[in-house]
Amino acid sequence: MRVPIIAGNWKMFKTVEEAIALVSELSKKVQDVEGVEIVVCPPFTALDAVNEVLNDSQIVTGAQNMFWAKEGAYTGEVSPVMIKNVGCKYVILGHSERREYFGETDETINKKIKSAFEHALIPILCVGEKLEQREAGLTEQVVRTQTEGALAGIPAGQVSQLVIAYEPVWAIGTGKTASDEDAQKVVAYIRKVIAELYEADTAQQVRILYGGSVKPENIAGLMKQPDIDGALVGGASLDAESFARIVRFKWR
Ligand SMILES: O=C(CO)COP(=O)(O)O
Repeated sequence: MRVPIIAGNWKMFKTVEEAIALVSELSKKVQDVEGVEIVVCPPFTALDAVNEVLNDSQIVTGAQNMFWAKEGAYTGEVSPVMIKNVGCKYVILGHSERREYFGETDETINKKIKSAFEHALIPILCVGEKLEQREAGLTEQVVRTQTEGALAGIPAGQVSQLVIAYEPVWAIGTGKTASDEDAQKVVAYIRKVIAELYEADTAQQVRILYGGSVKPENIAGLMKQPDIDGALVGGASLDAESFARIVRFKWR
């Protein structure tokens, strides 16, 4: 049985004070929720303060990126040891914005995934096609290449703990959500790819989320899909009320 996850990716939003205010409000709104793992991913600068506030809450944290080396002369980078040290459980890797604006490739993402597991962090690997790729009928090929590339050389024991977020690039921040059926189809395909690379058992353990304009209004339809194990939420995670409504929907 896969425990569902609702994760908020705050992207480059919130100062330390704003982050503290958001999680303080959120933790009150979701304190009685059971049966779903709640994750927030603030910017690096707020991780320590947020973890402090969430100390005895059920909400856990993730970072939005990391470098693969444990330490070294890498100006501007943040290491897995540092993320772990401030109390993170998860790390988002390979988000489409990192691929698009910061030159991340399947190869660098693969190095980061290996390093995350080595440092006992659970990666939330993001995959997804761009609009022109969808229109050209390349969606399955794109998510297969991204999944295979990211997981090269990763043993089954680690993959079974992995979280994947299927985020069609054209649905991110646009208000356009993939239809429930389209999202289910691609998520099931990603699971099939993992079953081919490993075994059906491993694939059944991987939690696969949907991301892209998830809102309180569309979470129910997505969560009804058999292969969708939760959501990676951008914009709607920046407001305690809307994120709490997404978290609370199914478990109310
Ligand atoms: O990129 C996303 C989450 O990682 C999705 O962002 P939005 O929910 O704002 O579309």
